[in-house]
Amino acid sequence: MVIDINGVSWDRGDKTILREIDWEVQEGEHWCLLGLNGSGKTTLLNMINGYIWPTAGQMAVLGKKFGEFDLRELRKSIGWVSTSLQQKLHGSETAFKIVLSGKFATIGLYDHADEADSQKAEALMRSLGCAALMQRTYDTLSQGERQRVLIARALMASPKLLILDEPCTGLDVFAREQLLYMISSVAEQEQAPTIIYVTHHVEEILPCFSKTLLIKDGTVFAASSTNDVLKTDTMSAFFGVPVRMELHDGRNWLTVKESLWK
Ligand SMILES: Nc1ncnc2c1ncn2[C@@H]1O[C@H](COP(=O)(O)OP(=O)(O)OP(=O)(O)O)[C@@H](O)[C@H]1O
Repeated sequence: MVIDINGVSWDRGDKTILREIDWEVQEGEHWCLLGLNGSGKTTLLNMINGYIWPTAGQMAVLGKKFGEFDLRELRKSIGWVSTSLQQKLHGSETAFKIVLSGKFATIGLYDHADEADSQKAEALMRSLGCAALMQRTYDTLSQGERQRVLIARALMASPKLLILDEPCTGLDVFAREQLLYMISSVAEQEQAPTIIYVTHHVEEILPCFSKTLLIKDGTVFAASSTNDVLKTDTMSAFFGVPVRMELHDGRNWLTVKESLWK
């Protein structure tokens, strides 16, 4: 099992931020994690990456039970693309070196890369449609280009689990669709890692994310197949407002019912 979370809670002072979370992710599945601001998504990801520990319950990631192994080793098997990673990168590095540094899962370390590493970095950049950006410095890239570079970087270490934390934030609709297309092509590769795609936006859930976890106020609201979860009734209850869900070309689109404004 890739992620096995059993009755996990996380308290901070007198506040319970995550409450009795159960979540199982099996090999070969790709999940979407959907929740509003402050619902507990980042806290859950911090836990999966071993940056915080459950206050109660048990969990194992990639078969490793917390408390019984070296977390730094586990993190090498997890690629995590997030806004906080973007802030840690050196903007004056070339996109190519940033991708290469992903092999070591460290920032700015690429001195020991060999020819095979360079070829892999180039191939990943090509498959993510950003080979033309290799010699550009990171701070000259657009947000959509940066996300592709960061996904290529995460794939350099051949992770077993790839977490994409709101990758479409700040993208216009065309850049978003291009990035989503790239992500679905990564998901369809033979040796693809298990992908966890985190978002606030239902329309970003691609058909390759066949499972969806809804998280609300620190608890699991639903965890099932995407098409079962993204139903009008479930989503209206989840958001606490009447919404309408419609399926077009394998993607689910949400509209807020007009009655809300009357
Ligand atoms: N270290 C902490 N101490 C106290 N409260 C915390 C801590 N970390 C998170 N929280 C609170 O826990 C709740 C969940 O936060 P979290 O960042 O996990 O939400 P999120 O779903 O990732 O939100 P967003 O979509 O806005 O990033 C929030 O109310 C937040 O203020």
